[in-house]
Amino acid sequence: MDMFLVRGGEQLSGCVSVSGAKNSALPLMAAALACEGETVLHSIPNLVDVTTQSQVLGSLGMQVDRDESGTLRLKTVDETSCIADYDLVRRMRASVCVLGPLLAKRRMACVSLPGGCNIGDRPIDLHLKGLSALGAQIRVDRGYVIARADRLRGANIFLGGAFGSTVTGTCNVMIAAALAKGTTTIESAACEPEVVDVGNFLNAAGAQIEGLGTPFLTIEGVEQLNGIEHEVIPDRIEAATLMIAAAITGGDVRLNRVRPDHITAVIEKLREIGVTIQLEFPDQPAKKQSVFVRVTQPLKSVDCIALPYPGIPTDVQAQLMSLLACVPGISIVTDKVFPDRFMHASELARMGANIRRESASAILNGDSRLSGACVMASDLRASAALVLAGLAAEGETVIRRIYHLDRGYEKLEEKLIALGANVQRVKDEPKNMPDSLKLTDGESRPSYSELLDALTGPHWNQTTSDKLAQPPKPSDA
Ligand SMILES: CC(=O)N[C@H]1[C@@H](OP(=O)(O)OP(=O)(O)OC[C@H]2O[C@@H](n3ccc(=O)[nH]c3=O)[C@H](O)[C@@H]2O)O[C@H](CO)[C@@H](O)[C@@H]1O
Ligand SMILES: C=C(OP(=O)(O)O)C(=O)O
Repeated sequence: MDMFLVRGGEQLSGCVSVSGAKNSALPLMAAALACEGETVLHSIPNLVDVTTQSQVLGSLGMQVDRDESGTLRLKTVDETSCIADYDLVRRMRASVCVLGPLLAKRRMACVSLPGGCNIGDRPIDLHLKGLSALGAQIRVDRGYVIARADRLRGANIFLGGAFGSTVTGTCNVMIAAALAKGTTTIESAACEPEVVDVGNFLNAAGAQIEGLGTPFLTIEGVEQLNGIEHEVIPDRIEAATLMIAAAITGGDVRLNRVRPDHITAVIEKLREIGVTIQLEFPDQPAKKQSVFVRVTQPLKSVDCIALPYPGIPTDVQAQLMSLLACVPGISIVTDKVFPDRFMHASELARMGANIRRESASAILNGDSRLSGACVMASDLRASAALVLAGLAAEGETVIRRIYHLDRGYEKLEEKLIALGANVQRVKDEPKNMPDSLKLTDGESRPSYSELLDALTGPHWNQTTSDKLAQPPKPSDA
């Protein structure tokens, strides 16, 4: 397993380009299953999740070829398999997006319940509700969704859940409805740019979808969708992560290939914190747009709430927490999409962040400087948050289990290094790890529960904080 060594303290400066959006690319690849002929997708990021989705599609009879420039060519060569196996589907969330196209095109599907980041409850009841409304018969058996249908029929579907709509669920139902007989309406559809990207792709392939980007979609079913060429939108989560990297290091960074209109809420929040952000060519296509991020004044604490689009994305919540952990004063960060998505809190605490959990919120006191520590990445955005914290911390941070990051960020360390960061990937830890950094389960390091207890429990006292401040003795390393 790879890990990162991050030496904090460098102010980032320079220019990098944002990759294509993971959360568009993956459902777009699934949508190709619903098309006749060849689908060509440009700007597909080189990610572990893209490889996994290619394997899922390969197991369903698609030929998937990728070239060096990030173009993916997808074509169905065998329609006999309808089984998406647990071993692949468990690795990520978007693999469940094959369910809708399989039902619409092949009339049957056997798809494992999906995996993805461990960020709280992630049911797929809304996906199944939508597909059932279109006429599919569905049951869940031994961890698989087993579904059959005659030709799907249009229906009026309400896709709202307790925490808003569903992004991949809207994609699944929208792809299926595009090939259903008659009209489908989806109320409480997700409005995220990635859903719009998938809808635009389907329309270009021959679908008739109206209302994209709003919570109310009307879909006139068509007989056939035909493969087309499509350019994936820039990754708004990567853009936001790099903007926060610039802010947390007091840097001066230019990002190319961004869609600022997809991250308005993040830009506004960073401006409220005191970060200077300038947009260049906001009326041009994404390829020509740039965002400049620089810090020219002391930053201020703020409160922020992660919400469905157009709110602050839950996928940026962890990274914002790293920034606010370094900004003097009290900030409250709330996640209304995944109320338990705070695995990073305990690892940030390991680096000296003062964080307290209160149901769906974290309360941060950013008055103390972060210090490098050995931390563990628990999910994709938590990994990014720890890298950002490491950039700002004093000394060296070791981030283990960086495979989470590789699922969803294309060459993040190369981009950060290009901006002047001191980040090093160590392959196959602990084999190649410098002796000085080798970890043991030594008693002298405070445990996770001790740290959390120390931060949140009623018995905050000097003895515990002294213990936390002490580096492990050489004999314990
Ligand atoms: C591959 C991909 O695009 N992943 C993104 C997608 O995940 P994903 O599509 O899984 O997230 P959803 O939009 O479905 O989930 C949003 C909320 O709805 C709930 N819910 C969802 C489906 C369902 O059937 N029932 C239900 O109750 C979830 O528990 C969650 O509280 O959107 C999330 C929210 O923006 C992002 O964090 C993920 O990065
Ligand atoms: C949660 C994420 O991904 P997934 O839905 O694939 O787990 C993410 O991209 O932040």
